[in-house]
Amino acid sequence: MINAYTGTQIRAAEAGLLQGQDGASLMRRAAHGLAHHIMALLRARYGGVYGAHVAALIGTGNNGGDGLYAMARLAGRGVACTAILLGGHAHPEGLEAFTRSGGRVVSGGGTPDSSARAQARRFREASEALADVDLVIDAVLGTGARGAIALPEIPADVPVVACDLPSGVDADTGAASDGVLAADLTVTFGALKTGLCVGAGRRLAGNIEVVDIGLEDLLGQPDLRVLTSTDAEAATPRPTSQDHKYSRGVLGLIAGSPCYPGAAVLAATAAVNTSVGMLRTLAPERAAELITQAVPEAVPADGADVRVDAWAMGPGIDDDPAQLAAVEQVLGAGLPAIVDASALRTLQPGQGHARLILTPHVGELEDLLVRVGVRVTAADISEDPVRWARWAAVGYSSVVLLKGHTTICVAPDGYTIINLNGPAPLATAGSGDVLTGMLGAMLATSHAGGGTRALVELAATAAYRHGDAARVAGQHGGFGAGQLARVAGQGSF
Ligand SMILES: NC(=O)C1=CN([C@@H]2O[C@H](COP(=O)(O)OP(=O)(O)OC[C@H]3O[C@@H](n4cnc5c(N)ncnc54)[C@H](O)[C@@H]3O)[C@@H](O)[C@H]2O)[C@@H](O)CC1
Ligand SMILES: [K+]
Repeated sequence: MINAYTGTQIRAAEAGLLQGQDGASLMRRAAHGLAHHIMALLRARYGGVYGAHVAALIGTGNNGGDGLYAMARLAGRGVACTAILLGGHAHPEGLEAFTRSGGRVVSGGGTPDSSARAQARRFREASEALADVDLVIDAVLGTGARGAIALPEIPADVPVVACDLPSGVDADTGAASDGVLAADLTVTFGALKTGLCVGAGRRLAGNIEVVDIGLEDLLGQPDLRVLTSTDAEAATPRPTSQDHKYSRGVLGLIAGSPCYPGAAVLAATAAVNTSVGMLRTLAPERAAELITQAVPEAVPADGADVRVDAWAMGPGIDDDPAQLAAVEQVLGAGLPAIVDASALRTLQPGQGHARLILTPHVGELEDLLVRVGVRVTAADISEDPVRWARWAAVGYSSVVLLKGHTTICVAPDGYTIINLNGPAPLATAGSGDVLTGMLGAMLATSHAGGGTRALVELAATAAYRHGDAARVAGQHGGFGAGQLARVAGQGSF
C-alpha cells in the first residue's frame, strides 16, 4: 500500500525542520525533484529541454520558494524562465537564486499590494508573459492555502505542473476553490497527500510524482492507504485443491424486482464470474426467471433460512415481502453481508455490526448520515468524503465503501484504504450492481475472517478488481454494465 497523509500531518512533520538549517535543504530537495520531473515532461513532449520557455506563477510563501528554486535549476539547463510574482513579493532567498540564474521576473517590484487594481494589473502582466510558453508551473499555494484563490488565465493546451499540489486544493480533504488550475502533473513533496487522492483534488492533480525529502520517520500513522495491484492480488480469495462448492463459499443474493430485474441479473452474473462455490438467489418471479436464463448455475432460494457464508442485499429490490423479510432476518442475525442500494434504506443504526459492508454512493451516504442525526448534504460529503465515510462507519458500526471516482473504504476505527484504478467509463448505470456481486462473491469466499480492517482491504480489493474488469470490458471501445458483469473477475491477475 502507498501511505497518504493530510497536509496538516505533513506540515507538523516538517515544522521543526523548517525552523532550523534543514528548512533550506528541504526546499532544495523539493525544488530539485520538481525540476527533474519538469525536465522529463519537457523531453517527453518537446524532445528536449534546452530553449524551452517555462513560466511559473509564484505565490508569497514557501510553495513559491520551491517554484523559484526549481526554475533556477531549469535556467541552468538552458530553459528560458519567467517568474510571475502574483503577490507582488516572494520567498527572498528563492527569488535571489532565481534572479542570479538569469531568469526574468514579472511584477517583482513594488510593495505587497492586494488591492483589486493591483491584482488586475498583475493578472494583465501575467497574461502577457504567459502568451508564448511551453509549460506553466503552478507554485502559488501549497499546504498553506486558505480559502478562495484568484489566478490569471493561462493559454489552453499548455501543460501545467503543480508544485506540491494544485494551488487552492485543500491538502487535508481534496476540496478545491473555484478557479484552481487543473494540472497535467503534480510533483508533491515528502509523501502522497490525502487531498490529491480524493474529491476534486484527485481530478485536478493529474499524474502524481512524490519527491522524497526525508520526512518518513517524522510522519507517524498515515491518514489513509492507497491499494496497489500487488495488495489487490494478495487479498483476492483463491480456491484450494481441497475445496468443494460449500467449503469454497456460498453467496446469498437478495436482488431484483418487477421494475428492476436487470440489477439482479447484473449482480448475479458478476458474482459467478468473480467466482463463488455456489450462488443462491432470492428474487420475485420475473427477476428470478431472468436470473435463471442469464446465470443457470444460480440456485433459487425462497427465504433467508438457507446455508450461505455471506449475503449481498439490495440491488433493484423494491417492496417484495419475502425479500424485505429476508433482509431483516440477515441483519437481525448479524450475518456477514453487503448492504447496497434499497437495502441501505431499511438499515437501522442499531443493526450495524463488524461483519457488514455498506456500499453507498454520495446520495445514499447522505441519507444514512441524516438517519443517525448528522446534518450533512451531498455537497458537504463531496467536499470531504473521507471524513463523512468515517462518520457513517462509526454511526453504523460497520465497514463503509463509498463509491465514486475514488472508492473510499473505511472501518469504524477510521482505518481507511482507497482505490484509484477505476476508469471514468465505470460511471454507468448498473456498475454498482456489478460491484455488489463481485464484493459479495469475495466476502463469501474469504469467509469474512480477520476483523474490520481485513474487510476494508477486501472491499478496496473488490473495487480494484471492478476497475480492472472495466479495463477489460473497454478494450474495444465503450461498454455497459452487462459487458462489465460478463468479464468480472478478469484483469491483470
Ligand atoms: N514544510 C516543508 O517541510 C516543506 C514545505 N515546502 C513547501 O512549502 C509549502 C508550504 O509553504 P507555506 O506554509 O509558506 O504555505 P504556502 O506557500 O502554501 O502559502 C502561504 C502563503 O500564501 C498566503 N495565502 C494562503 N491562502 C491564500 C489565498 N487563498 N490567496 C492568496 N494568498 C494566500 C498566505 O498568507 C501565505 O503568505 C508546501 O506546499 C511546499 O510547497 C517545501 O519547500 C518542502 C519542505
Ligand atoms: K501549488
